[in-house]
Amino acid sequence: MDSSHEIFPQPKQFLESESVTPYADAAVVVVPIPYEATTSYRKGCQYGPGAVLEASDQLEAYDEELNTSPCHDLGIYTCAPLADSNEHPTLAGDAMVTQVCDGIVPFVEDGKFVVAIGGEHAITTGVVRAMQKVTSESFTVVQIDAHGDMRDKFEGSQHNHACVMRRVLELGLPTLPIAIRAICQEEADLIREKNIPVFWAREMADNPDWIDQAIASITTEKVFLTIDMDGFDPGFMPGVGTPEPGGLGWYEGLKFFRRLFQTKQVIGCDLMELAPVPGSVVSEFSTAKLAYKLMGYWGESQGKKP
Ligand SMILES: N=C(N)NCCCCNCCCN
Ligand SMILES: [Mn+2]
Ligand SMILES: [Mn+2]
Repeated sequence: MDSSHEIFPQPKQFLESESVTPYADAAVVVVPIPYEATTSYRKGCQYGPGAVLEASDQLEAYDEELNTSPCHDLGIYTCAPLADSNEHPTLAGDAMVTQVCDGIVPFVEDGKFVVAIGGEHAITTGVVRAMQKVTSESFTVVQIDAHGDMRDKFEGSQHNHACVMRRVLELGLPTLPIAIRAICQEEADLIREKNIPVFWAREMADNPDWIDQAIASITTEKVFLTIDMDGFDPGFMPGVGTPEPGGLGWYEGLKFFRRLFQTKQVIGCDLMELAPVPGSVVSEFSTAKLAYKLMGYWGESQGKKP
């Protein structure tokens, strides 16, 4: 895609307080997807992407772990929001999936590293389909989440946020669920039937080798990383739709992500289900920081400035 798709005035850019990069020069594309239609408990993830972009301006450009400033060394472009529930509150799930897929395919075709920011987890079906359209080889969808999200249908929809990983399985892709700690009987039966290699939060807490074991279990070279922010401990990440106690610690999660980028080809990622808590910026700042860390890990994996 040429840069003619850029619109003026330009949409809010990720970390624009530090650097603004034209699409053609950016290695990373941030895709805000403020879609919310099926969240079943706390609402508000449609405000997640905007909150992350606002918080991003407060990030330090320099990453002391990586000795790099991804916004300068990689270049980040933020496109206009896709499937925006704030503009189109009645957009149906299947139409959203198509809009997200069609909107992201050009970025992947242009070789950009896509960082999609939701919005509810149902969005990931569209992001994964975009990756599948462009990537010839199979890839594993690594899922960080408190929930299995493997129901066939929930509250009347197959594009419910509690069904997204069932849709991904139906696309014929292997999955690796990590930090799971809340499922239903239907999901437990499916996990046994399909022998899905779930890393349960409860077992991870007692297993210092879970990171090595999780990465060793991935059979494909390529990986798509989907992060439901409720996969983290709600103690520091309370702004999610369905907070479950337990979950990943911050540095534990970063250790896993850096190792994943170092050992596999991560073809894209998304950060989902942030629902900001009124009066607090902790959750959106953590989400913005995580997005920036993932950009840095991707850059390191590409042999960009160490
Ligand atoms: N964020 C999620 N993926 N949530 C999964 C569905 C929530 C089911 N709560 C229990 C409902 C009991 N009727
Ligand atoms: Mn979840
Ligand atoms: Mn989820």
